[in-house]
Amino acid sequence: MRTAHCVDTVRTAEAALMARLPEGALMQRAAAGLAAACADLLGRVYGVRIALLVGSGDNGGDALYAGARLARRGAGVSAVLLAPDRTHQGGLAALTGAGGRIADDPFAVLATADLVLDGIIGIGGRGGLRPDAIPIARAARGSNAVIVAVDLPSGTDADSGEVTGEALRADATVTFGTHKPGLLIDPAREYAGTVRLVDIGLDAELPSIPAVEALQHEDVARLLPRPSAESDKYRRGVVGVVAGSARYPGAAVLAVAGALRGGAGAVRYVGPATEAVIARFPETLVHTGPPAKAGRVQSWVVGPGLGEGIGAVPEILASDAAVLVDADGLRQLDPEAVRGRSAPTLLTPHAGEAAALLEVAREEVESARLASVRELARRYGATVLLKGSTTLVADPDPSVAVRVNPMGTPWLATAGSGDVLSGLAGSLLATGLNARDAGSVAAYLHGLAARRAAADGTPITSWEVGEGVRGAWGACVLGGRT
Ligand SMILES: NC(=O)C1=CN([C@@H]2O[C@H](COP(=O)(O)OP(=O)(O)OC[C@H]3O[C@@H](n4cnc5c(N)ncnc54)[C@H](OP(=O)(O)O)[C@@H]3O)[C@@H](O)[C@H]2O)[C@@H](O)CC1
Ligand SMILES: Nc1ncnc2c1ncn2[C@@H]1O[C@H](COP(=O)(O)OP(=O)(O)O)[C@@H](O)[C@H]1O
Ligand SMILES: [K+]
Repeated sequence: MRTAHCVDTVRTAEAALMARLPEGALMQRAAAGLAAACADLLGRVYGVRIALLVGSGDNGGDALYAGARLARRGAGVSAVLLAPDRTHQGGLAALTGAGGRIADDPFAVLATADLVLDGIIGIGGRGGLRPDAIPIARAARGSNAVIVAVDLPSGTDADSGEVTGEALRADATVTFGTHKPGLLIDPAREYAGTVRLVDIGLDAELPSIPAVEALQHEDVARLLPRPSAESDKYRRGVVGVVAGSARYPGAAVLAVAGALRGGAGAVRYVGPATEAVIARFPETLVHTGPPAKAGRVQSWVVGPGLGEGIGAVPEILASDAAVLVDADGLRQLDPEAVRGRSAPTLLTPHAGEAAALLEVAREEVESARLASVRELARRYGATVLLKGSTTLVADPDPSVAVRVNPMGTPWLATAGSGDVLSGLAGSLLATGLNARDAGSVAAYLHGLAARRAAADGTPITSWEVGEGVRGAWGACVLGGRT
Protein backbone atom coordinates (compact mmCIF):
# COMPACT_ATOMS: atom_id res chain seq x y z
CA MET A 1 0.00 0.00 0.00
CA ARG A 2 1.31 3.44 -0.83
CA THR A 3 0.28 5.98 1.78
CA ALA A 4 0.06 9.78 1.95
CA HIS A 5 -0.24 11.99 5.02
CA CYS A 6 -1.40 15.57 5.42
CA VAL A 7 0.88 18.46 6.36
CA ASP A 8 -0.22 18.70 10.02
CA THR A 9 0.49 15.01 10.51
CA VAL A 10 3.88 15.33 8.80
CA ARG A 11 4.82 18.26 11.02
CA THR A 12 3.85 16.40 14.21
CA ALA A 13 5.82 13.35 13.15
CA GLU A 14 8.77 15.50 12.14
CA ALA A 15 8.81 17.24 15.55
CA ALA A 16 8.80 13.88 17.36
CA LEU A 17 11.62 12.55 15.20
CA MET A 18 13.70 15.73 15.41
CA ALA A 19 13.54 15.62 19.20
CA ARG A 20 15.60 12.42 19.03
CA LEU A 21 18.11 13.54 16.39
CA PRO A 22 20.89 16.12 16.20
CA GLU A 23 19.82 19.47 14.79
CA GLY A 24 19.64 19.57 11.02
CA ALA A 25 19.86 15.78 10.63
CA LEU A 26 16.49 15.49 8.87
CA MET A 27 17.30 18.16 6.36
CA GLN A 28 20.60 16.42 5.63
CA ARG A 29 18.78 13.14 5.02
CA ALA A 30 16.34 14.91 2.71
CA ALA A 31 19.16 16.70 0.84
CA ALA A 32 21.20 13.50 0.46
CA GLY A 33 18.18 11.68 -1.06
CA LEU A 34 17.43 14.63 -3.29
CA ALA A 35 21.00 14.89 -4.58
CA ALA A 36 21.11 11.13 -5.24
CA ALA A 37 17.83 11.32 -7.17
CA CYS A 38 19.16 14.20 -9.29
CA ALA A 39 22.35 12.27 -10.04
CA ASP A 40 20.23 9.29 -11.13
CA LEU A 41 18.12 11.46 -13.40
CA LEU A 42 21.11 13.18 -14.96
CA GLY A 43 23.18 10.04 -15.42
CA ARG A 44 26.32 12.01 -14.55
CA VAL A 45 27.03 14.97 -12.27
CA TYR A 46 30.46 16.29 -13.23
CA GLY A 47 30.16 19.30 -15.52
CA VAL A 48 26.36 19.58 -15.55
CA ARG A 49 24.72 22.95 -14.95
CA ILE A 50 22.20 23.09 -12.14
CA ALA A 51 19.97 26.01 -11.16
CA LEU A 52 18.37 26.09 -7.71
CA LEU A 53 15.15 28.07 -7.22
CA VAL A 54 15.28 28.95 -3.54
CA GLY A 55 12.33 30.31 -1.55
CA SER A 56 12.23 31.60 2.00
CA GLY A 57 11.66 28.34 3.89
CA ASP A 58 13.21 24.95 4.54
CA ASN A 59 12.16 23.78 1.09
CA GLY A 60 14.78 26.20 -0.21
CA GLY A 61 17.17 24.86 2.45
CA ASP A 62 16.81 21.35 1.06
CA ALA A 63 17.58 22.62 -2.44
CA LEU A 64 20.69 24.47 -1.20
CA TYR A 65 22.12 21.51 0.72
CA ALA A 66 21.42 19.18 -2.22
CA GLY A 67 23.04 21.74 -4.52
CA ALA A 68 26.11 21.76 -2.26
CA ARG A 69 26.38 17.97 -2.52
CA LEU A 70 26.13 18.12 -6.32
CA ALA A 71 28.65 21.00 -6.51
CA ARG A 72 31.12 18.88 -4.55
CA ARG A 73 30.74 16.22 -7.24
CA GLY A 74 31.69 18.69 -9.96
CA ALA A 75 28.36 20.21 -11.04
CA GLY A 76 28.18 23.95 -11.75
CA VAL A 77 25.48 25.07 -9.32
CA SER A 78 23.85 28.53 -9.22
CA ALA A 79 21.17 29.57 -6.74
CA VAL A 80 18.36 31.92 -7.72
CA LEU A 81 17.26 33.50 -4.43
CA LEU A 82 13.60 34.50 -4.45
CA ALA A 83 13.74 36.00 -0.96
CA PRO A 84 17.43 36.96 -0.54
CA ASP A 85 17.07 38.32 3.00
CA ARG A 86 15.19 35.22 4.21
CA THR A 87 17.25 32.50 2.55
CA HIS A 88 18.18 29.45 4.64
CA GLN A 89 21.57 30.57 5.96
CA GLY A 90 23.08 27.16 6.69
CA GLY A 91 22.13 25.93 3.24
CA LEU A 92 23.55 29.00 1.53
CA ALA A 93 26.83 28.71 3.41
CA ALA A 94 27.05 25.01 2.46
CA LEU A 95 26.46 25.83 -1.20
CA THR A 96 29.00 28.64 -1.43
CA GLY A 97 31.48 26.57 0.62
CA ALA A 98 31.18 23.81 -1.99
CA GLY A 99 31.86 26.21 -4.86
CA GLY A 100 28.24 27.04 -5.77
CA ARG A 101 27.29 30.59 -6.69
CA ILE A 102 24.43 33.01 -6.24
CA ALA A 103 22.99 33.84 -9.66
CA ASP A 104 23.24 37.50 -10.72
CA ASP A 105 21.01 36.98 -13.74
CA PRO A 106 18.41 34.26 -13.06
CA PHE A 107 17.19 34.18 -16.64
CA ALA A 108 20.68 33.66 -18.08
CA VAL A 109 21.29 30.82 -15.60
CA LEU A 110 17.98 29.16 -16.42
CA ALA A 111 18.56 29.45 -20.17
CA THR A 112 21.61 27.18 -19.98
CA ALA A 113 20.67 24.88 -17.08
CA ASP A 114 20.55 21.09 -17.50
CA LEU A 115 18.55 20.62 -14.31
CA VAL A 116 16.42 22.96 -12.19
CA LEU A 117 15.66 22.17 -8.56
CA ASP A 118 12.38 23.77 -7.51
CA GLY A 119 12.79 24.71 -3.84
CA ILE A 120 10.48 27.72 -3.95
CA ILE A 121 7.82 26.36 -1.57
CA GLY A 122 7.04 23.00 -0.01
CA ILE A 123 4.55 21.98 2.64
CA GLY A 124 4.61 25.48 4.15
CA GLY A 125 3.16 27.06 1.01
CA ARG A 126 -0.25 28.68 0.67
CA GLY A 127 -1.91 29.27 -2.70
CA GLY A 128 -0.18 29.45 -6.04
CA LEU A 129 3.17 31.03 -6.86
CA ARG A 130 3.47 34.68 -5.90
CA PRO A 131 3.92 37.28 -8.69
CA ASP A 132 7.70 37.63 -8.30
CA ALA A 133 8.19 33.86 -8.72
CA ILE A 134 5.99 33.52 -11.80
CA PRO A 135 8.39 34.85 -14.49
CA ILE A 136 11.20 32.73 -13.04
CA ALA A 137 9.03 29.60 -12.97
CA ARG A 138 7.97 30.26 -16.56
CA ALA A 139 11.58 30.70 -17.65
CA ALA A 140 12.47 27.41 -15.98
CA ARG A 141 9.61 25.65 -17.73
CA GLY A 142 10.53 27.23 -21.04
CA SER A 143 14.16 26.05 -20.81
CA ASN A 144 15.47 22.65 -21.85
CA ALA A 145 16.28 21.71 -18.26
CA VAL A 146 14.82 18.73 -16.40
CA ILE A 147 12.76 20.16 -13.56
CA VAL A 148 12.83 18.40 -10.21
CA ALA A 149 10.41 19.56 -7.54
CA VAL A 150 11.63 19.46 -3.96
CA ASP A 151 8.96 17.71 -1.81
CA LEU A 152 6.14 18.95 -4.08
CA PRO A 153 5.71 21.18 -7.12
CA SER A 154 5.66 24.76 -5.87
CA GLY A 155 2.20 26.29 -6.05
CA THR A 156 0.28 23.00 -5.62
CA ASP A 157 -1.61 22.20 -2.44
CA ALA A 158 -0.01 19.36 -0.49
CA ASP A 159 -3.18 18.23 1.29
CA SER A 160 -5.79 18.39 -1.44
CA GLY A 161 -4.09 18.32 -4.83
CA GLU A 162 -5.74 21.63 -5.67
CA VAL A 163 -3.95 24.20 -7.82
CA THR A 164 -5.51 27.58 -7.23
CA GLY A 165 -3.02 29.80 -9.05
CA GLU A 166 0.11 29.26 -11.09
CA ALA A 167 2.34 26.31 -10.20
CA LEU A 168 5.65 25.00 -11.55
CA ARG A 169 5.20 21.79 -13.53
CA ALA A 170 7.96 19.28 -12.76
CA ASP A 171 9.33 16.29 -14.63
CA ALA A 172 10.00 14.56 -11.34
CA THR A 173 9.27 15.18 -7.67
CA VAL A 174 11.40 13.98 -4.79
CA THR A 175 9.28 13.89 -1.67
CA PHE A 176 10.37 13.26 1.90
CA GLY A 177 9.16 10.90 4.61
CA THR A 178 5.74 10.12 3.11
CA HIS A 179 3.73 11.00 0.03
CA LYS A 180 1.53 14.06 0.35
CA PRO A 181 -2.08 13.54 -0.85
CA GLY A 182 -1.62 16.21 -3.53
CA LEU A 183 1.08 14.13 -5.21
CA LEU A 184 -1.49 11.42 -5.92
CA ILE A 185 -4.53 13.53 -6.86
CA ASP A 186 -5.15 15.63 -9.96
CA PRO A 187 -4.71 18.40 -10.84
CA ALA A 188 -1.55 18.58 -8.67
CA ARG A 189 -0.52 15.00 -9.50
CA GLU A 190 -0.10 16.00 -13.10
CA TYR A 191 2.33 18.75 -12.06
CA ALA A 192 4.47 16.31 -10.08
CA GLY A 193 5.74 14.07 -12.89
CA THR A 194 7.39 10.90 -11.61
CA VAL A 195 7.35 10.82 -7.82
CA ARG A 196 10.20 9.37 -5.78
CA LEU A 197 9.96 8.95 -2.01
CA VAL A 198 13.05 9.49 0.15
CA ASP A 199 13.06 7.65 3.47
CA ILE A 200 14.09 10.08 6.22
CA GLY A 201 13.05 7.81 9.08
CA LEU A 202 9.60 9.36 9.54
CA ASP A 203 7.63 6.10 9.25
CA ALA A 204 7.86 5.17 12.91
CA GLU A 205 6.31 8.50 13.90
CA LEU A 206 3.47 8.49 11.38
CA PRO A 207 -0.03 7.29 12.35
CA SER A 208 -0.98 3.90 10.91
CA ILE A 209 -4.06 5.32 9.18
CA PRO A 210 -3.01 7.73 6.43
CA ALA A 211 -5.19 10.43 4.85
CA VAL A 212 -4.98 8.80 1.45
CA GLU A 213 -3.76 5.39 0.30
CA ALA A 214 -3.21 3.65 -3.01
CA LEU A 215 -3.47 -0.10 -3.55
CA GLN A 216 -0.61 -2.00 -5.15
CA HIS A 217 -0.62 -5.40 -6.90
CA GLU A 218 -0.15 -7.36 -3.67
CA ASP A 219 -2.98 -5.48 -1.89
CA VAL A 220 -5.33 -6.25 -4.77
CA ALA A 221 -4.23 -9.90 -4.84
CA ARG A 222 -5.01 -10.18 -1.10
CA LEU A 223 -8.50 -8.71 -1.53
CA LEU A 224 -9.56 -10.63 -4.65
CA PRO A 225 -12.15 -13.34 -3.99
CA ARG A 226 -11.23 -16.98 -4.52
CA PRO A 227 -13.76 -19.78 -4.60
CA SER A 228 -13.21 -22.43 -1.94
CA ALA A 229 -13.50 -26.18 -2.53
CA GLU A 230 -17.13 -26.18 -1.28
CA SER A 231 -18.17 -23.15 -3.35
CA ASP A 232 -21.18 -23.26 -5.60
CA LYS A 233 -22.36 -20.46 -7.85
CA TYR A 234 -24.71 -19.05 -5.20
CA ARG A 235 -22.12 -19.12 -2.43
CA ARG A 236 -19.72 -17.23 -4.69
CA GLY A 237 -22.35 -14.49 -4.86
CA VAL A 238 -24.93 -13.41 -7.41
CA VAL A 239 -24.94 -9.92 -8.89
CA GLY A 240 -28.04 -8.37 -10.45
CA VAL A 241 -27.55 -5.79 -13.19
CA VAL A 242 -30.35 -3.30 -13.87
CA ALA A 243 -29.10 -1.38 -16.87
CA GLY A 244 -29.74 -0.49 -20.49
CA SER A 245 -32.74 0.80 -22.36
CA ALA A 246 -34.04 0.77 -25.91
CA ARG A 247 -31.79 3.77 -26.49
CA TYR A 248 -28.70 2.39 -24.73
CA PRO A 249 -28.76 -1.42 -25.01
CA GLY A 250 -24.95 -1.51 -25.14
CA ALA A 251 -24.66 -0.22 -21.57
CA ALA A 252 -26.39 -3.39 -20.39
CA VAL A 253 -23.96 -5.58 -22.35
CA LEU A 254 -20.90 -3.71 -21.04
CA ALA A 255 -22.09 -3.74 -17.42
CA VAL A 256 -22.73 -7.48 -17.69
CA ALA A 257 -19.27 -7.90 -19.27
CA GLY A 258 -17.74 -6.28 -16.19
CA ALA A 259 -19.97 -8.24 -13.81
CA LEU A 260 -19.04 -11.60 -15.37
CA ARG A 261 -15.37 -10.89 -14.68
CA GLY A 262 -15.63 -9.70 -11.09
CA GLY A 263 -15.74 -13.08 -9.37
CA ALA A 264 -19.48 -13.49 -8.71
CA GLY A 265 -20.84 -17.00 -9.36
CA ALA A 266 -23.75 -15.76 -11.49
CA VAL A 267 -24.97 -12.59 -13.14
CA ARG A 268 -28.67 -11.78 -13.43
CA TYR A 269 -29.66 -9.16 -15.97
CA VAL A 270 -32.93 -7.31 -15.47
CA GLY A 271 -34.15 -4.93 -18.16
CA PRO A 272 -35.16 -4.44 -21.77
CA ALA A 273 -31.85 -5.46 -23.39
CA THR A 274 -32.06 -9.20 -22.69
CA GLU A 275 -31.58 -10.14 -26.34
CA ALA A 276 -28.43 -8.10 -26.74
CA VAL A 277 -27.07 -9.43 -23.44
CA ILE A 278 -27.79 -13.07 -24.24
CA ALA A 279 -26.37 -12.71 -27.74
CA ARG A 280 -23.00 -11.76 -26.22
CA PHE A 281 -23.16 -13.64 -22.93
CA PRO A 282 -25.33 -16.77 -23.00
CA GLU A 283 -24.32 -17.50 -19.39
CA THR A 284 -26.38 -14.54 -18.11
CA LEU A 285 -29.63 -15.21 -16.21
CA VAL A 286 -32.16 -12.77 -17.68
CA HIS A 287 -35.45 -11.36 -16.38
CA THR A 288 -37.80 -8.79 -17.84
CA GLY A 289 -40.08 -8.10 -14.84
CA PRO A 290 -39.35 -5.95 -11.80
CA PRO A 291 -36.02 -6.55 -10.01
CA ALA A 292 -37.75 -7.81 -6.84
CA LYS A 293 -39.07 -10.78 -8.80
CA ALA A 294 -35.74 -11.60 -10.48
CA GLY A 295 -34.54 -13.98 -7.76
CA ARG A 296 -32.10 -13.59 -4.90
CA VAL A 297 -28.92 -11.53 -5.40
CA GLN A 298 -26.15 -10.45 -3.03
CA SER A 299 -25.67 -7.16 -4.87
CA TRP A 300 -27.40 -4.91 -7.36
CA VAL A 301 -25.84 -2.66 -9.97
CA VAL A 302 -28.37 -0.09 -11.09
CA GLY A 303 -28.08 2.76 -13.52
CA PRO A 304 -25.86 2.34 -16.60
CA GLY A 305 -27.81 3.40 -19.70
CA LEU A 306 -31.16 3.25 -17.88
CA GLY A 307 -32.34 6.43 -19.59
CA GLU A 308 -35.75 7.25 -18.24
CA GLY A 309 -36.15 3.83 -16.63
CA ILE A 310 -34.96 5.01 -13.24
CA GLY A 311 -38.15 3.90 -11.48
CA ALA A 312 -36.31 0.76 -10.33
CA VAL A 313 -33.87 2.72 -8.15
CA PRO A 314 -36.08 3.21 -5.05
CA GLU A 315 -37.10 -0.47 -5.12
CA ILE A 316 -33.47 -1.55 -5.27
CA LEU A 317 -32.38 0.84 -2.53
CA ALA A 318 -35.10 -0.68 -0.34
CA SER A 319 -33.58 -4.16 -0.70
CA ASP A 320 -31.21 -5.64 1.85
CA ALA A 321 -28.55 -6.54 -0.76
CA ALA A 322 -25.44 -4.45 -1.41
CA VAL A 323 -26.19 -1.78 -4.03
CA LEU A 324 -24.07 0.12 -6.55
CA VAL A 325 -25.72 3.15 -8.15
CA ASP A 326 -24.17 4.57 -11.32
CA ALA A 327 -24.96 6.94 -14.19
CA ASP A 328 -28.71 7.54 -14.74
CA GLY A 329 -29.44 5.86 -11.41
CA LEU A 330 -27.76 8.81 -9.72
CA ARG A 331 -30.35 11.25 -11.08
CA GLN A 332 -32.92 12.24 -8.49
CA LEU A 333 -31.11 10.08 -5.93
CA ASP A 334 -32.81 10.53 -2.57
CA PRO A 335 -30.19 11.03 0.18
CA GLU A 336 -32.59 9.72 2.83
CA ALA A 337 -33.22 6.49 0.94
CA VAL A 338 -29.47 5.96 0.73
CA ARG A 339 -28.71 6.98 4.31
CA GLY A 340 -31.39 4.63 5.64
CA ARG A 341 -29.72 1.54 4.18
CA SER A 342 -27.83 -0.93 6.32
CA ALA A 343 -26.22 -3.04 3.54
CA PRO A 344 -23.16 -1.65 1.68
CA THR A 345 -23.93 1.15 -0.80
CA LEU A 346 -21.51 2.41 -3.45
CA LEU A 347 -22.23 5.46 -5.61
CA THR A 348 -20.02 5.82 -8.71
CA PRO A 349 -20.46 9.28 -10.26
CA HIS A 350 -18.15 10.94 -12.77
CA ALA A 351 -17.38 14.62 -12.17
CA GLY A 352 -20.52 15.82 -13.96
CA GLU A 353 -22.80 13.53 -11.97
CA ALA A 354 -21.02 14.42 -8.73
CA ALA A 355 -21.46 18.11 -9.54
CA ALA A 356 -25.19 17.60 -10.07
CA LEU A 357 -25.51 15.75 -6.75
CA LEU A 358 -23.58 18.51 -4.95
CA GLU A 359 -25.32 21.28 -6.92
CA VAL A 360 -22.04 22.88 -7.98
CA ALA A 361 -20.28 23.35 -11.32
CA ARG A 362 -18.39 20.39 -12.79
CA GLU A 363 -15.16 22.41 -12.74
CA GLU A 364 -15.49 22.77 -8.97
CA VAL A 365 -15.50 19.00 -8.56
CA GLU A 366 -12.57 18.56 -10.94
CA SER A 367 -10.46 21.16 -9.16
CA ALA A 368 -11.27 19.83 -5.67
CA ARG A 369 -11.74 16.08 -6.08
CA LEU A 370 -10.81 15.09 -2.55
CA ALA A 371 -13.13 17.59 -0.88
CA SER A 372 -15.93 16.67 -3.31
CA VAL A 373 -15.76 12.91 -2.80
CA ARG A 374 -15.63 13.33 0.98
CA GLU A 375 -18.59 15.70 0.95
CA LEU A 376 -20.67 13.33 -1.19
CA ALA A 377 -19.87 10.39 1.08
CA ARG A 378 -20.85 12.48 4.09
CA ARG A 379 -24.11 13.73 2.59
CA TYR A 380 -25.28 10.33 1.37
CA GLY A 381 -23.86 8.28 4.24
CA ALA A 382 -22.49 5.94 1.56
CA THR A 383 -19.18 5.00 -0.04
CA VAL A 384 -18.52 7.14 -3.11
CA LEU A 385 -16.23 6.34 -6.05
CA LEU A 386 -15.55 9.54 -7.98
CA LYS A 387 -14.36 8.70 -11.51
CA GLY A 388 -12.08 10.70 -13.78
CA SER A 389 -8.40 11.31 -14.38
CA THR A 390 -7.91 10.50 -10.69
CA THR A 391 -10.43 8.04 -9.26
CA LEU A 392 -11.05 8.39 -5.52
CA VAL A 393 -13.06 6.15 -3.18
CA ALA A 394 -14.25 7.63 0.12
CA ASP A 395 -16.19 6.13 3.00
CA PRO A 396 -18.65 8.29 4.96
CA ASP A 397 -16.45 7.91 8.07
CA PRO A 398 -13.88 10.72 7.65
CA SER A 399 -11.29 8.88 9.74
CA VAL A 400 -11.01 6.14 7.08
CA ALA A 401 -8.29 6.71 4.45
CA VAL A 402 -9.55 7.76 1.04
CA ARG A 403 -8.35 5.33 -1.63
CA VAL A 404 -6.80 6.82 -4.74
CA ASN A 405 -6.50 4.64 -7.81
CA PRO A 406 -2.94 4.61 -9.12
CA MET A 407 -3.87 2.62 -12.26
CA GLY A 408 -5.48 3.86 -15.43
CA THR A 409 -4.79 5.73 -18.62
CA PRO A 410 -6.47 8.67 -20.34
CA TRP A 411 -7.43 6.15 -23.06
CA LEU A 412 -10.11 5.06 -20.59
CA ALA A 413 -12.00 8.22 -21.45
CA THR A 414 -14.10 6.32 -23.95
CA ALA A 415 -17.86 5.74 -24.03
CA GLY A 416 -18.98 2.76 -22.01
CA SER A 417 -15.88 2.18 -19.91
CA GLY A 418 -17.78 3.36 -16.82
CA ASP A 419 -20.42 0.67 -17.50
CA VAL A 420 -17.74 -2.03 -17.38
CA LEU A 421 -16.44 -0.57 -14.12
CA SER A 422 -19.85 -0.59 -12.44
CA GLY A 423 -20.49 -4.24 -13.37
CA LEU A 424 -17.05 -5.22 -12.14
CA ALA A 425 -17.40 -3.38 -8.81
CA GLY A 426 -20.93 -4.74 -8.32
CA SER A 427 -19.67 -8.27 -8.87
CA LEU A 428 -16.95 -7.80 -6.26
CA LEU A 429 -19.63 -6.52 -3.87
CA ALA A 430 -21.60 -9.73 -4.47
CA THR A 431 -18.57 -11.80 -3.45
CA GLY A 432 -18.62 -10.09 -0.06
CA LEU A 433 -16.10 -7.27 -0.38
CA ASN A 434 -17.09 -4.09 1.44
CA ALA A 435 -17.93 -1.06 -0.69
CA ARG A 436 -14.53 0.64 -0.34
CA ASP A 437 -12.60 -2.50 -1.23
CA ALA A 438 -14.97 -3.42 -4.07
CA GLY A 439 -14.76 0.06 -5.58
CA SER A 440 -11.00 0.45 -5.27
CA VAL A 441 -10.17 -3.08 -6.43
CA ALA A 442 -12.52 -2.69 -9.41
CA ALA A 443 -10.95 0.66 -10.34
CA TYR A 444 -7.49 -0.91 -10.09
CA LEU A 445 -8.31 -3.92 -12.29
CA HIS A 446 -10.20 -1.72 -14.75
CA GLY A 447 -7.30 0.74 -14.98
CA LEU A 448 -4.72 -2.02 -15.30
CA ALA A 449 -6.79 -3.78 -17.98
CA ALA A 450 -6.95 -0.51 -19.90
CA ARG A 451 -3.21 0.13 -19.54
CA ARG A 452 -2.37 -3.32 -20.78
CA ALA A 453 -4.78 -2.97 -23.71
CA ALA A 454 -3.37 0.46 -24.62
CA ALA A 455 0.26 -0.50 -24.07
CA ASP A 456 1.05 -0.06 -27.75
CA GLY A 457 -0.26 3.50 -27.65
CA THR A 458 -3.39 2.85 -29.69
CA PRO A 459 -7.00 3.71 -28.73
CA ILE A 460 -8.98 1.06 -26.88
CA THR A 461 -12.68 0.25 -26.69
CA SER A 462 -14.68 -0.37 -23.56
CA TRP A 463 -15.27 -3.90 -24.77
CA GLU A 464 -11.51 -4.48 -24.75
CA VAL A 465 -11.28 -3.12 -21.21
CA GLY A 466 -13.81 -5.74 -20.11
CA GLU A 467 -11.88 -8.42 -22.00
CA GLY A 468 -8.68 -7.31 -20.32
CA VAL A 469 -9.92 -7.71 -16.75
CA ARG A 470 -8.89 -11.37 -16.64
CA GLY A 471 -5.34 -10.54 -17.62
CA ALA A 472 -5.19 -7.74 -15.06
CA TRP A 473 -6.51 -10.07 -12.35
CA GLY A 474 -3.87 -12.62 -13.28
CA ALA A 475 -1.11 -10.01 -13.25
CA CYS A 476 -2.06 -9.01 -9.69
CA VAL A 477 -2.31 -12.59 -8.45
CA LEU A 478 1.01 -13.54 -10.01
CA GLY A 479 2.58 -10.32 -8.73
CA GLY A 480 3.45 -9.51 -12.33
CA ARG A 481 4.34 -6.03 -13.29
CA THR A 482 2.38 -3.80 -15.69
N1 LIG B 1 8.51 18.25 7.57
C1 LIG B 1 9.51 17.41 7.36
O1 LIG B 1 9.46 16.27 7.78
C2 LIG B 1 10.70 17.83 6.61
C3 LIG B 1 10.68 19.01 5.88
N2 LIG B 1 11.67 19.35 5.08
C4 LIG B 1 11.48 20.46 4.14
O2 LIG B 1 10.90 21.58 4.72
C5 LIG B 1 9.83 22.03 3.90
C6 LIG B 1 8.90 22.85 4.68
O3 LIG B 1 9.59 23.98 5.08
P1 LIG B 1 8.88 25.26 5.70
O4 LIG B 1 7.97 24.85 6.78
O5 LIG B 1 9.97 26.19 6.08
O6 LIG B 1 7.99 25.81 4.54
P2 LIG B 1 8.31 26.03 2.95
O7 LIG B 1 7.43 25.08 2.25
O8 LIG B 1 9.75 26.00 2.67
O9 LIG B 1 7.82 27.46 2.57
C7 LIG B 1 7.21 28.29 3.44
C8 LIG B 1 7.76 29.66 3.19
O10 LIG B 1 7.30 30.15 1.96
C9 LIG B 1 6.55 31.34 2.11
N3 LIG B 1 5.37 31.13 1.29
C10 LIG B 1 4.17 30.60 1.62
N4 LIG B 1 3.37 30.52 0.55
C11 LIG B 1 4.08 31.04 -0.48
C12 LIG B 1 3.77 31.23 -1.85
N5 LIG B 1 2.58 30.89 -2.35
N6 LIG B 1 4.73 31.75 -2.65
C13 LIG B 1 5.95 32.10 -2.15
N7 LIG B 1 6.27 31.94 -0.84
C14 LIG B 1 5.35 31.40 -0.03
C15 LIG B 1 6.31 31.50 3.60
O11 LIG B 1 6.69 32.75 4.04
P3 LIG B 1 5.78 34.04 4.05
O12 LIG B 1 6.33 34.82 2.88
O13 LIG B 1 4.35 33.63 3.86
O14 LIG B 1 6.04 34.71 5.34
C16 LIG B 1 7.30 30.54 4.25
O15 LIG B 1 8.45 31.17 4.75
C17 LIG B 1 9.29 20.76 3.33
O16 LIG B 1 8.46 20.96 2.20
C18 LIG B 1 10.57 20.02 3.01
O17 LIG B 1 11.09 20.47 1.76
C19 LIG B 1 12.89 18.56 5.02
O18 LIG B 1 13.99 19.38 5.05
C20 LIG B 1 13.07 17.59 6.14
C21 LIG B 1 11.88 16.94 6.62
N1 LIG C 1 -8.46 11.29 -18.25
C1 LIG C 1 -8.69 10.09 -17.69
N2 LIG C 1 -7.67 9.36 -17.17
C2 LIG C 1 -7.91 8.15 -16.63
N3 LIG C 1 -9.13 7.58 -16.54
C3 LIG C 1 -10.18 8.26 -17.03
C4 LIG C 1 -10.02 9.54 -17.63
N4 LIG C 1 -11.24 9.98 -18.01
C5 LIG C 1 -12.11 9.00 -17.68
N5 LIG C 1 -11.48 7.97 -17.08
C6 LIG C 1 -12.09 6.72 -16.57
O1 LIG C 1 -12.93 6.19 -17.59
C7 LIG C 1 -14.16 5.74 -17.03
C8 LIG C 1 -15.29 6.58 -17.64
O2 LIG C 1 -16.48 6.35 -16.98
P1 LIG C 1 -17.77 7.22 -17.29
O3 LIG C 1 -17.45 8.66 -17.22
O4 LIG C 1 -18.87 6.70 -16.45
O5 LIG C 1 -18.03 6.88 -18.83
P2 LIG C 1 -19.25 6.16 -19.55
O6 LIG C 1 -20.48 6.78 -18.98
O7 LIG C 1 -19.08 6.48 -21.01
O8 LIG C 1 -19.16 4.72 -19.28
C9 LIG C 1 -14.00 5.88 -15.54
O9 LIG C 1 -13.48 4.69 -14.98
C10 LIG C 1 -12.98 7.00 -15.40
O10 LIG C 1 -12.28 6.98 -14.18
K1 LIG D 1 8.97 22.79 -4.12
